[in-house]
Amino acid sequence: MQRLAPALRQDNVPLDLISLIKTILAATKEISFRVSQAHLGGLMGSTLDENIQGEVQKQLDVVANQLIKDVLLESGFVKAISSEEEDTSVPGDENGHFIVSFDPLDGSSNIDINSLIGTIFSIHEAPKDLAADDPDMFKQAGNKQVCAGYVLYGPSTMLVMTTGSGTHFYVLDRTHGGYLLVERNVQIPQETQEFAINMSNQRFWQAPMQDYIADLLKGDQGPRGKNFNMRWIAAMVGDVHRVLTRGGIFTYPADNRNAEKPYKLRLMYEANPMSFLIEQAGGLSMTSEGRIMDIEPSSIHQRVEVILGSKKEVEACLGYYK
Ligand SMILES: O=P(O)(O)OC[C@H]1O[C@](O)(COP(=O)(O)O)[C@@H](O)[C@@H]1O
Ligand SMILES: [Mg+2]
Ligand SMILES: [Mg+2]
Repeated sequence: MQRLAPALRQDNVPLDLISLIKTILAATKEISFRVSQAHLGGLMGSTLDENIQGEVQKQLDVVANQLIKDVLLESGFVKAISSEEEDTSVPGDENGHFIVSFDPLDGSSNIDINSLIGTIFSIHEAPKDLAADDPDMFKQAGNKQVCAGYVLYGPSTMLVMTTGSGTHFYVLDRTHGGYLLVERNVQIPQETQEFAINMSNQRFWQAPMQDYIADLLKGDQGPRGKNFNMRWIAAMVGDVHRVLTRGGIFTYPADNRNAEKPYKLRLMYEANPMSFLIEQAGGLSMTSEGRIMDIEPSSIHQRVEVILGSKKEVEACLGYYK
C-alpha cells in the first residue's frame, strides 16, 4: 500500500502543500491517541468555558484545537488559521503560503458516549497583499480550496482527503505510524435509498423539506416508489463518511427554531471541506439556493444550509424547493 507522500506526489501536489498536510496529520495522530486514552487521561467531559458559538467546550475540543494550532503556527507554512474553537482568525507567519480553517473535533456530543468523532480541515492559498492578522484573507469561496479532508476517529483512524484530483481514503497504520492509501478516486453512487437528517427538528423545517422527507417516509407506497432507510450519527464526519462509502443524502436544513440562527453547520470548516470531498467523488453539495462552494464567505463562523450526497437524490430533494 502506498504511503501518503508518494500518493500526493502522484497527484502532482506541490511540495510545500505536502509538508503542510503532513504537519496537520502529525497532530491528528496525537489526537487519535488522546481520544483513545481520554477516559484514562481524565479528558472526558466538558470545560467551564463556552466558545464563540455559545457551545460549552469539551476538554477534547480544547486539547485538539491546541495541538493543531501549535503545529501549524510553528510550521512556517501558514499565514493564519481559523478554528471553530477560536473567536477570531489567528495570525501565523507573514511569509506563510497557506491559510487553514479547521474543526478540531467534529461531533463533540459523541465524545462522552465513545462514538464517532473527527477533525475537519480546509486549506486555501494565502493572499500576498494582506497582513497575517487581517481576517479578510478567509473571505475566499470553497471553490478556491487547494486541499480539504477529515480524519475520522473510529474503530480505525481514517483520513479522507482531496487536493482536486479525486477523493482518496487512507488508514492510519498503527504498526509504522503513517497513513496508507487504501482507496483512490472514491465514487458516490448516483442513486440511494438512505437519508440522514435530525428528525427531531421536523416541525421547524421549511415546507419543501417537510414534503421531501414525508415522501421518503411513504416509501414504495408514495411518489418515490421505493423504501428509504434512515441513519443519523450526529457527527458530520461520520454521516459524510457513510455517504462517501455507500452513497446517501445528508442534510442539515434551515429551520426556524431560532430566527437569528436558521442554520447549524459552519461554512469554512464543515460545509466547504465536505463539499470539495463530495464533489470530487461525483456527488453534489448544495444549499436550497445554490452550490455551497460558490458562496462568498462574509465571516469565519458563518453557518449554511447543507444538502449533500448522491447526485440524483440531491437533485430530487432540490426539486421540492423549485
Ligand atoms: O445535535 P444535532 O442537531 O444532531 O447536530 C449534529 C451536528 O452537529 C455537529 O456535531 C456540529 O459539529 P461540532 O461537534 O464540531 O460542533 C455536526 O458534526 C453534526 O452533524
Ligand atoms: Mg463540527
Ligand atoms: Mg467541533
